[in-house]
Amino acid sequence: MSSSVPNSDRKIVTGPAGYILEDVPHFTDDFPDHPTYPNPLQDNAAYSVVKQYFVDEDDTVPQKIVVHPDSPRGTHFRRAGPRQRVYFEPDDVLACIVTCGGLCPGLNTVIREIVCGLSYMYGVKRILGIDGGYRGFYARNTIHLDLKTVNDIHRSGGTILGTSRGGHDTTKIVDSIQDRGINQVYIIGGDGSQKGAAAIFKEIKKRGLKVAVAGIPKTIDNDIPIIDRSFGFDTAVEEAQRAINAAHVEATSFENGIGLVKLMGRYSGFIAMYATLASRDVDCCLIPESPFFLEGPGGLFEFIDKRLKESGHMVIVIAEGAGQDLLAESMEESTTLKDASGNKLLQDIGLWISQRIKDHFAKKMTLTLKYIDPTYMIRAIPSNASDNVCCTLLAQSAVHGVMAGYNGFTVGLVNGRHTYIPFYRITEKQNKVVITDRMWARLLSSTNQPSFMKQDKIHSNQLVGEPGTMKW
Ligand SMILES: Nc1ncnc2c1ncn2[C@@H]1O[C@H](COP(=O)(O)OP(=O)(O)OP(=O)(O)O)[C@@H](O)[C@H]1O
Ligand SMILES: O=P(O)(O)OC[C@H]1O[C@](O)(CO)[C@@H](O)[C@@H]1O
Ligand SMILES: [Mg+2]
Repeated sequence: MSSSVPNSDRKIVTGPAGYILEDVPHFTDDFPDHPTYPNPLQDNAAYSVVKQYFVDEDDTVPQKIVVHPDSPRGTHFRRAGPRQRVYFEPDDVLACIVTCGGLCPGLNTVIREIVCGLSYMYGVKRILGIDGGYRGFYARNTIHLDLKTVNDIHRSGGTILGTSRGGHDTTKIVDSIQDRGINQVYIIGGDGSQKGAAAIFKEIKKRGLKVAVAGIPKTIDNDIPIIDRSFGFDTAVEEAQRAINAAHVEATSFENGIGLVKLMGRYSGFIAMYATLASRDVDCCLIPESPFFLEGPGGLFEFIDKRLKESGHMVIVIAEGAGQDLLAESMEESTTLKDASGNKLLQDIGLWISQRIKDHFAKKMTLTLKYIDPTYMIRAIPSNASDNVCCTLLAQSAVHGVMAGYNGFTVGLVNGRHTYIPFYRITEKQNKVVITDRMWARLLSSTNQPSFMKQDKIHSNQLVGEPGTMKW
């Protein structure tokens, strides 16, 4: 027996042995008599032969898969995929796609696969692209999208639709959706964009519109919680290897050579951590979640000195958000600059730390430091094979969910299964590397770098967070 806990914003279903389903809204919540139609996939030559092609209504995916014999069953999310009945007739659909926030490898692949999914699987013909992010809803003309226009776009980096930060005016956006008669909205973007999607969904619900809103998470930083990872991350880690290799070549070619590579990661150091683990040439990885200091016993300078004496060269990878506290302390005036979306604008930690290392060792030894900043090169490229698969499955899952009447969800991979996650779970916090997790210990064991921390700090509440969601 399961029971539903009514809550205006949340659909929580509970069951025996501590089973919890954090469900997503559905058209029938507000429109119980909404007509349904047989899923056209039933007649699709590719799918009609597949056994159990449709997802069972009761299929859910557990958030935690490491359990003990007496563990409660815990939180689950609704499994993504096609349902027997759909809530849209193909000819009635007017879908739109928008890309928001920073670039990420794979954006064009997701756009392409939403268009292909809607067209091939559900026979939808009317699809619009929103030009230049959220503000494009009210400030620009729309872009016509069809199978022909998206055919080759996955080969290019960036987004054919353009993107932007800021400009989220909920009223104007929903006015535009209403005026144009759009009834499916696909929003591809990071944590900020998903907050924007939640605001749009709330306004649509308030106005009583029959419009579905689905989010597709875009994050090379891997800063979105709950999900295993999203598209672009794998490509970013792979591309970072080229910069790390160059840093290694430079470092090994000079006496006391140091190659320093700055990678993206404003608040979360996943790219730096995985690029380090992938490379094997990195001697030290610095991320925002792991504080460090420069001078004195146990500090970075002492470690550099030791490593140079041992091997004559060194490669350091630093995430852009690492050491910002040190940089701020050293500046006479504090800066609180933000971008148009309200994200803090960071100072260049790579340049700053390069200078500090050079200054520190200037009188002690001959040292050559080469600073490589490949950050934008890493996110402006097309997605690799693994991310292309990721993009395709996310796009198809989003389309299936919307056609099946689900609404107000972000599609995401949870423990290897595609799920529909309510917006509030996606937007409530950021995913970060938890340095008391096994993965950070694996990194420290791989580089053999010190933790740059004192034991009492490691066990303080500030650092012991929930386990990160990277599950490799
Ligand atoms: N709390 C919010 N409410 C409504 N809209 C928001 C909110 N936060 C951000 N947005 C809007 O979402 C869009 C993208 O946000 P942002 O620039 O933070 O990028 P993002 O989606 O987090 O992607 P990334 O940080 O990975 O580049 C912007 O247009 C911004 O105005
Ligand atoms: O310079 P922009 O476009 O604001 O983007 C920089 C940010 O975008 C990201 O790539 C994604 O959030 C961050 O890693 C980075 O800090
Ligand atoms: Mg963001």
